[in-house]
Amino acid sequence: MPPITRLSPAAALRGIRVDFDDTRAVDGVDLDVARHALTVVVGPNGSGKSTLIEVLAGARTPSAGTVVVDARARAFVPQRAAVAERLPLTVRDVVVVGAWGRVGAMRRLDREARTAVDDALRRVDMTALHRRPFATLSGGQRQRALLAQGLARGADLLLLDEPTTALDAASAALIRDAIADETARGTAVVCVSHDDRLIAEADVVVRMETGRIIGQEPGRGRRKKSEKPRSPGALAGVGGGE
Ligand SMILES: Nc1ncnc2c1ncn2[C@@H]1O[C@H](COP(=O)(O)OP(=O)(O)OP(=O)(O)O)[C@@H](O)[C@H]1O
Repeated sequence: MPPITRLSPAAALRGIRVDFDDTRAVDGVDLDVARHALTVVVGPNGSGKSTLIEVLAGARTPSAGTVVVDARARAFVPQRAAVAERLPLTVRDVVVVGAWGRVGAMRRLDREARTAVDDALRRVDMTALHRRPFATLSGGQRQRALLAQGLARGADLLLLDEPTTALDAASAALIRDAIADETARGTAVVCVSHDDRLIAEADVVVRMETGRIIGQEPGRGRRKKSEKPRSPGALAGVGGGE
């Protein structure tokens, strides 16, 4: 596999189609996902955004097309948490699951993984609540805990479906800061979002409508223009697998 370079895309989709019975949710999508960048996917309800990010996450197999992921690790934070209400999991337990990606499932965390859990809790301002049962959290607190799970994974491809939806202004700002820190360290971050503040900070804005990408523009980004990432190169040279 060729080495990962700054300009090779972290993920590349070609001709992606996803059909649900009689609904074509995604209809022939090509997309290169840039490293060191926040890509925000926008579009009306039902335009296929969540389905597309699920394909990028490997959580949904497309009906047609190819997915090439060139990342050491990817983390996906879906819109709704698949955390069983009756399991007696604390906030910390939920975040530890993210760190298992570093040490192996059910394994004791080493010092580095414990630090990753503590850092992730701090970055989403959930340290004080780390012993709370996850099931007792509010919607916004759950969202922050799940983002911490994604951060603890240390992924270089981070996929977030509506990460600021249920959040108050201060919490949403915290999440935007965490995303900016991730892109600064080289992570390719893809968010589905309707949040104007987050969209304004995108490096790339991808517009979807009825399952298709109808536009892809550079966004304003957070950084100075001179620091903006260049668009990813052609597919050539992208290695497969994780
Ligand atoms: N599991 C499923 N079974 C059947 N149809 C589905 C399923 N998931 C999504 N769809 C359909 O696929 C289309 C795209 O849905 P998707 O959730 O990807 O859109 P979206 O752009 O993320 O919408 P929103 O902004 O409302 O979250 C919609 O018509 C939806 O009804």
